[in-house]
Amino acid sequence: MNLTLTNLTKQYGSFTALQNFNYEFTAGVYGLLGPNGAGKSTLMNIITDNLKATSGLVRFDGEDITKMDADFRKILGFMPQQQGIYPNFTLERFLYYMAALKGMKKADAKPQIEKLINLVNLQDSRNKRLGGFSGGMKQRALIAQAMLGEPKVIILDEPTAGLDPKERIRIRNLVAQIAFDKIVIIATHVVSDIEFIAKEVLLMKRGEIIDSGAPHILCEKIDGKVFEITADESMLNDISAKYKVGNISKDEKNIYVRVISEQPPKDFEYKLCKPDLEDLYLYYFDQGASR
Ligand SMILES: Nc1ncnc2c1ncn2[C@@H]1O[C@H](COP(=O)(O)OP(=O)(O)OP(=O)(O)O)[C@@H](O)[C@H]1O
Repeated sequence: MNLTLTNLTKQYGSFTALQNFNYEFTAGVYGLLGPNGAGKSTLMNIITDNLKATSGLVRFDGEDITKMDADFRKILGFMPQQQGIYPNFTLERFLYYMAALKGMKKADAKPQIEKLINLVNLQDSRNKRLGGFSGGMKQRALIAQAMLGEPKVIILDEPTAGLDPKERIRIRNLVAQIAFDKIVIIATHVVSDIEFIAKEVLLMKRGEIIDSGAPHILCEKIDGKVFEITADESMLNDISAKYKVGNISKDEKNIYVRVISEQPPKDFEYKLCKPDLEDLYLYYFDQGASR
């Protein structure tokens, strides 16, 4: 099973939002990581056939998805960004409604809906209106609808937007559970959403892939460039003027400042650190990622 993007380009007037994008996805979780405006939503909308590319092709197992039309929709699950959710629908009604939109028969939908309500752990809320759901419950309801019809390709656009850390972990674990034997693509600017579950990460900037690969391989590229400086408060301005600054932590005695630098920060007391994806994000995007 593969989903292949070939020379995908999208222009909004004279503005190029996606530039000659090429990639092959096979079963597993992929993280599409980039700052606001990188083109993630544009790409997601083209892959889901909700937006027409200016040029290029998206193929599923060799077939052009725009020609597959309804057949592609059957194998696709999509959780769009900030989707309006029907506030007066109960969860159960919402799922039956979404199943009908996917062309599923009620009898086929029923066992799946039962299974999905359990999977997203909303058994107690099945007859409650979505309007009264918390942010995390809404996101879980949206993941459940994306799973209807047992899709082979699942696209999640910012699945943890607006959630607290506990809810984010819950969503992340859920994604890891559903990913078996499917292509799951998650667009996010939250590194921790994908750090431990993504088979490959695509780093996007201004509509282009600037790097991609398994997280640990990507991180190896900045081996020797991540340091922790032991500092006191008076040094902070100096440190941030000289280096890209990541996490700052503190104990009773010192402040510890994680920095990215081509050269060791010899004018300070420092130790070398093992790079993680958060560091890589900072390295490429000059700004901290959301946690
Ligand atoms: N309909 C449109 N018309 C004109 N420009 C657009 C349109 N949609 C998106 N853009 C521009 O294209 C670029 C990419 O937008 P896109 O929403 O794909 O980025 P993103 O990485 O998903 O960002 P975010 O995380 O903010 O959603 C942005 O500069 C945006 O302003």
